[in-house]
Amino acid sequence: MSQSTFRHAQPYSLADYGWDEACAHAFAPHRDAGLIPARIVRAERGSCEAVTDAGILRAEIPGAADQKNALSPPCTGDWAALRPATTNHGPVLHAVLERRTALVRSTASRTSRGQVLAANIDTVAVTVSLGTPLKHGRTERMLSLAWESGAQPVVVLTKADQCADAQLAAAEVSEVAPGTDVLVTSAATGLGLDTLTAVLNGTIVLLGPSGAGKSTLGNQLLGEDRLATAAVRDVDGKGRHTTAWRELIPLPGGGVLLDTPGLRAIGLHYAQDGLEQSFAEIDRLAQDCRFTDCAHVSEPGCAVLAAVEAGEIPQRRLDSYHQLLRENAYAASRTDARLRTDREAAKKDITRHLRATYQFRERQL
Ligand SMILES: Nc1nc2c(ncn2[C@@H]2O[C@H](COP(=O)(O)OP(=O)(O)OP(=O)(O)O)[C@@H](O)[C@H]2O)c(=O)[nH]1
Ligand SMILES: [Zn+2]
Repeated sequence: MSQSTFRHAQPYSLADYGWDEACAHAFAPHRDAGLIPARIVRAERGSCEAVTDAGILRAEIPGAADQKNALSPPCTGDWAALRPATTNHGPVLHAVLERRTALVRSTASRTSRGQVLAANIDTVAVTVSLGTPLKHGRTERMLSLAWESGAQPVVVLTKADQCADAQLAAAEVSEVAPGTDVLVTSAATGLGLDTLTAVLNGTIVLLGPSGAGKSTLGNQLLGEDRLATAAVRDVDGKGRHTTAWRELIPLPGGGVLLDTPGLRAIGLHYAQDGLEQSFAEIDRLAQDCRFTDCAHVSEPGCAVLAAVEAGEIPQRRLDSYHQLLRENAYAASRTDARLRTDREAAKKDITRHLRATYQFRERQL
């Protein structure tokens, strides 16, 4: 596709990257201070790449040496204030604006807060391939994560051309995706792509397992082959991990595609609210359980178990709910354990410090 078919002028302005009234409002004090607005494209330790009205800049992330004033690390999608370059210093990240939404993954790293994978996403497209057997548990997991982020999820069924009855599959997936549109698409035939373009809003993330067709969809939205796609490896239908793309890309039809490798394999992190939305029908029924803290396992007067009994909710759906709750509790306990270890380490440091002080004083006496 030729450049002339693009809606955007080259180079892009910040508006092409999603800058809006709310951003301008949040940024106002920084503008008065002479800082420049930017959106983080990718962040590494010590520096980041950010897009500004003057193009893409590399900015230093200060503060590693100065813990007290250290910024919380920026991530792809963050809106930021940069201190402009001077004659002897490059641009410096001064502040990260408050995040409207954030996709978070639980992590075993030192930060107890889980790793922010992407910020300020408006729409999470959960991609599900119709070319392989449906795995509802995985869809529910991704939907919980999407709801938890604060963004609006939409389920995009891909490879409809490889499925005998795509509408039936869509109906089945709709059952596990309350509050979410379920679109049927095929990159091969072009089915559903117009609807998809219309539904995707603002900053978009494509979530889904390897081989689900994310890169292919991304390329369709972009109108060109900028995302690496891979031929499916073999009969098991699993693609290889081939998406090497790591950027924030304005789409010709409006909106911005955010794609980072970290979004590939994700767990849940404190997705309690997300779970409740993702299993809205269970949450609703739970209000009729006899006990307010009913776990819907074997309690008497459990409205959820009654609904399963009556065939209104599939047993698999309840099992999936319990499974995700357990994972969530585990992630939370791991975070708590981390906090405890940190607190104990801090206490030890103080004790050591006090002991040294007393020893010093004793020597002085
Ligand atoms: N038949 C058919 N194949 C498709 C369709 N969309 C994608 N594929 C194929 O599915 C394979 C995987 O697609 P990708 O777009 O690379 O999948 P991905 O989700 O980006 O995978 P990773 O990059 O590994 O995360 C490729 O061989 C695509 O050509 C479709 O609508 N129909
Ligand atoms: Zn119950």
